[in-house]
Amino acid sequence: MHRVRIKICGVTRVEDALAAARAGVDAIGLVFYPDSSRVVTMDQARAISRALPPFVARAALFLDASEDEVRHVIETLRPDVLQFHGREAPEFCRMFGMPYLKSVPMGEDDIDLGAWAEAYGDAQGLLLDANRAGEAGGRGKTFDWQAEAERPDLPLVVAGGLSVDNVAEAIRRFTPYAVDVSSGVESAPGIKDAQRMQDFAAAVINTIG
Ligand SMILES: O=C(O)c1ccccc1N[C@@H]1O[C@H](COP(=O)(O)O)[C@@H](O)[C@H]1O
Repeated sequence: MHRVRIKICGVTRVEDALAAARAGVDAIGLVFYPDSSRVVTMDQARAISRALPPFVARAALFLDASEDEVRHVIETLRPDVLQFHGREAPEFCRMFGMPYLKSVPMGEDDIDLGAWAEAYGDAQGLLLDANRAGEAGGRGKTFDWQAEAERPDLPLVVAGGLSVDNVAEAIRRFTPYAVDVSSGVESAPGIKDAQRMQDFAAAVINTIG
């Protein structure tokens, strides 16, 4: 059994990135979706990036951004991984030649994870989120964890409405590669709470999947 990796998404402040690193997380996410309350400017993203200690990965999150927007972030920030949350086609996701995660809209009926894994076979993993296709996430909403889901042949990242109260159950249900949380460790949108991040990380570390 591997250690379940932890990603904290929607970091907007240097102090929150440092608190996340102290909590022992593996990655943070920077949101480049303009309509998000957690969107970061390039200056914010650069400051957060520079402040992070080694070995904390940075994911750049997009929702149906243009090719130019994605390229601009890649060239300016050099993120470690791209995270696509919209209706991006496989060809779009792979055109940047970078590791990427593809979010799966688990809020839709009858999602076939096997088909998603086949379509996005070169993704580093599939991120299960509670949204419907094209809808923004980050709203603390869970999807139906009881629905029958085929186990795909790709690492799974579970997201959507996770918190210290339910992350252990999510790990037991999905045995994911990683968990991703945003609003469940916030005191306000885009403002992370150091204690909540610590508690969340402790809950993950103390859970056997
Ligand atoms: O956080 C956002 O504003 C956001 C915008 C557009 C797409 C995804 C977004 N957030 C991601 O949604 C999931 C779940 O978040 P939560 O824990 O339920 O708040 C997570 O991957 C966020 O990074």
